[in-house]
Amino acid sequence: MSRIAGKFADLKKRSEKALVTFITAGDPDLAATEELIPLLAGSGADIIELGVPFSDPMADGPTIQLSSERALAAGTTLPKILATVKKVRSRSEVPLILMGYYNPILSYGLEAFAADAAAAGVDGVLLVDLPPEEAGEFKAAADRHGLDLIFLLTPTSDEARIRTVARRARGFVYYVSVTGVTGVRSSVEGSVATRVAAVKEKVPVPVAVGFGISTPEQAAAIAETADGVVVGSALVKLFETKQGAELRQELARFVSALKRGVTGAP
Ligand SMILES: O=P(O)(O)OC[C@@H](O)[C@@H](O)c1c[nH]c2ccccc12
Repeated sequence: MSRIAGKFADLKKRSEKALVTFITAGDPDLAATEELIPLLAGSGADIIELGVPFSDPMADGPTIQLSSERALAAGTTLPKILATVKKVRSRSEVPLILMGYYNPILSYGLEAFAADAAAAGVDGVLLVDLPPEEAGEFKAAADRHGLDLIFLLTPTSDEARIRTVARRARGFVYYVSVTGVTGVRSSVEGSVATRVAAVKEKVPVPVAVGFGISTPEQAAAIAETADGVVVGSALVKLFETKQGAELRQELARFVSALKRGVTGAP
């Protein structure tokens, strides 16, 4: 069982929901990322998404676009990210998902990337611009190396897409709560719960919901239906004004509050 499936199974036993946090690998640099992964996990993050910075992050709002620019300016590359994951694995078992776009993986080589990512200790990969219908080749490589390929569903996903994802899903399915790009939103649409419940009926793996979630209250509302809640931009925003110990303190406090929201703790 992958670390991701194991984590969801553990949480289910405790009737808990997963908090999934996103940060960009290499923002402000990879030394920080190496420190932040255990910190986020220790503060309540059950699964961590590591963004692979890309020059054309079309699915990302301004917060994560700026974060990618900072990471690229710091010289972050995919091989260096994998080396960082390998180092973190000597002290953290937190499930890790590389989030990114298909081009950098294609130029790395699908088989080589799957082998190197798995060897480094990556558990899952989510490629934003690789729809399941076109993911066959990479999914075969990911399956060979025990990587969970995470698929996205959105409010506009039709029945055929949901069926395809249901057949191929491993780890969990990422349900994007609103159409549009990542970024904090004042209120997460009420109809999300209905749509998530409908998706949960049709897919054999847990469903985590992301996009726009920025407060423990919003996280708690989503956690009533979803198996997991994803928070990215609201955390990444902190990197714009804080560094070092102050950033670590703020992240720890915020992630703990989000986890309390997700578990319904007071
Ligand atoms: O940033 P938000 O609105 O909290 O949403 C999470 C999102 O950032 C993270 O899961 C993510 C980062 N880049 C993505 C691209 C596509 C889908 C999801 C993502």
